Amino acid sequence: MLNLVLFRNELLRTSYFMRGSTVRMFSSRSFQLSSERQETLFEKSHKSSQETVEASENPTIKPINVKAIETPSHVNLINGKHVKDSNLAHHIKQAFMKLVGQTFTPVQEATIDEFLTAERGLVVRAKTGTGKTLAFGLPLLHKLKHRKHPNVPHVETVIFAPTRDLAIQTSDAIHNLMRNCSLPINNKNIEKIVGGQDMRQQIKKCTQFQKPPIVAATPGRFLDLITNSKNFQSAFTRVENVIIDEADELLSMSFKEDLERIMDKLKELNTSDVDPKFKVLLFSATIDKNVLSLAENIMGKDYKFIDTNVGSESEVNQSVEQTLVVSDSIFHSYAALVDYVYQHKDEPKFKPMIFLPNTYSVDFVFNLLNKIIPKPPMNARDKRDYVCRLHGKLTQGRRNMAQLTFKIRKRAILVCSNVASRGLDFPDVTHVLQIGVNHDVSNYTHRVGRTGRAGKIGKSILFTTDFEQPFVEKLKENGNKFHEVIESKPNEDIERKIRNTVKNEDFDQIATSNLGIYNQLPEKFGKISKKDYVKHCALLYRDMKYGPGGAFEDVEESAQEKPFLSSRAASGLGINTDYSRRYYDIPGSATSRGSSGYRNKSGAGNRGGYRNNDRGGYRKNDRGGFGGENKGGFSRDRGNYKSSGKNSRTWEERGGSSNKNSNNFRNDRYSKY
Ligand SMILES: Nc1ncnc2c1ncn2[C@@H]1O[C@H](COP(=O)(O)OP(=O)(O)OP(=O)(O)O)[C@@H](O)[C@H]1O
Repeated sequence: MLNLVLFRNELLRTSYFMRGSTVRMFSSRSFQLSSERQETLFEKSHKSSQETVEASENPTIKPINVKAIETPSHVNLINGKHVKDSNLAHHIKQAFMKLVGQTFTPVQEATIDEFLTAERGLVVRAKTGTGKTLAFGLPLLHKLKHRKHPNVPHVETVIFAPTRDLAIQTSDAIHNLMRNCSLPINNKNIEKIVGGQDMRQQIKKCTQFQKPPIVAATPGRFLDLITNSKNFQSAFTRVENVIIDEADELLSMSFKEDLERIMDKLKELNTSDVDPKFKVLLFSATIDKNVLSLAENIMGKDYKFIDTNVGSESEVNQSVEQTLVVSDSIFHSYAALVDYVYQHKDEPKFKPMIFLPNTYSVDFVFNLLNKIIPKPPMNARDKRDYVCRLHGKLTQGRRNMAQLTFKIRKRAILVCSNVASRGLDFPDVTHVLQIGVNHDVSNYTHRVGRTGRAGKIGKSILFTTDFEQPFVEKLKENGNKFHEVIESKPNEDIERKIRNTVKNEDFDQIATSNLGIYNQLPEKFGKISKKDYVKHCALLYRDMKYGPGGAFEDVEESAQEKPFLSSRAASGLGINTDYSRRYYDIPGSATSRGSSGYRNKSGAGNRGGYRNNDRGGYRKNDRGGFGGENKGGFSRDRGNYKSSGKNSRTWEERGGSSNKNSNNFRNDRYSKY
């Protein structure tokens, strides 16, 4: 039995109230707001979020020139405007009704006409799983449908996404409709300009006589090609639309520079006398001030802001019920998660996504579940793939296979890193389970949004530890309401199973991997005390190895009882202190297993200090926290540059700005994959 004891239910009422208010909110008709009203709604919809725009904070992005549009919204997607009543071309409506649905979602209803008539561009905010992809996909097809000539002499639209997987998914979703729309063009392909594929082929396909009308790209690969290939450039001189999906992510530190360079290049290639000729459309479920200021940089002050979140306290989709589980240790958090899966595995529709912060922990939990969770009755092949995993260190082939498997299965478990947190659309995901803290609140929102999509309901459970509560407070400040808060009580049976399963794991690695996660948390979560996480990561080592209850309080205690941490790693993490030595075996102390520092692993059990395969922190192939091994995140997707001459080396070899990615403990959004 899952020993979870309800200790606080204070938010239950609020949750029901919110549902009521959601229904009311969804009844208004679409209209354009006066600027006074715009300001009120703008401020209202942002005031609860420190991540989102606070107009008063930044005078350059006051909403005064931003036309907010309050959209009609619907709890149930099928209540929207009927597709037949739209102005889209007949064949497109037919294809949409055949393949997707009979009615539009609010964001589609609000965006389609605006897209077709907008002079400059749009910023669109709508909750996860509400159909943003086709909100821009449908008008793109409509424009192609009205082409007079069957040849597309230049690529008309470029769509950017932060991951290959999302670029591929977007391209497939639009292409699927495209094939059924009887478009009067010769080339009906959407070219994918993403990493892991042959660049020469990509250039060839974009520069052939029949050019692809739409290109779906990740910024890294696209930037490489548009910077280095004149041929490639020649296909992009008459771009009409640039779509930036997951705009806040693409404008975050990890992508901003690339994206700005791309936009400059596209402007240069497409500039008339004054302005670029193309429209720019930015989409996301989470919009922050970067998005609006970049929108302003690109489009001036005349862009429109379509916000389907007006009146909503949180950016999290309200069809997802959120639960918080609080444990007293990281080990108990893991145990509570495994216990939860164990208890629910027999439900016929149980299909959870489990998010972990780095590839090491994805592999760890993947192995754990594979060994501990008995497979439900199903055929042998389905049993073999019952637990799937997805992270950026897997080859693209394995990533595709994991996604396909999880997509088509009615019952399966997907253990994944942040590579799956944005945009990916798996049908019928019942639960999103997460362990621990996240590097930002918007990432939490996107992870939660993998369930409760397309009008369905879903559950989100966040497994946390006492000392991680400052992160939870941040979530609450941003309007997240937890339907239940549950105190986890240890389940000894599950804990024993976990310990038996992991006995051959590298416990040092478990501790340092977790240290890396906390060490990379942004300042705003600074209330999570360093002392707490230093101690708790070491306790995780102890709990995994010996079970809860051992002591760590004494410096003199045997080094074997403590996780090993090289002094270099400890310094890199800023924890080479006496306090840390109480919990870690850091070379330099009398009792250290690695006290002589420079010996290698073969030396009499010594795990020595500075080594290539050092288990500590900063290394190229680091197994630690957010970073090197955590390439599942949103990366600059540039690998596999195969062309000859000056381009024959990989992007990193050519000295690209990978420096910022070389820190292996970085947040996984910044990593290459
Ligand atoms: N009008 C509609 N009626 C029914 N289902 C729809 C409709 N439009 C889109 N869908 C379905 O809703 C699901 C989610 O759509 P989509 O992936 O575009 O959401 P999103 O808003 O982009 O989500 P995210 O913010 O997570 O990227 C898809 O499976 C899509 O086929």
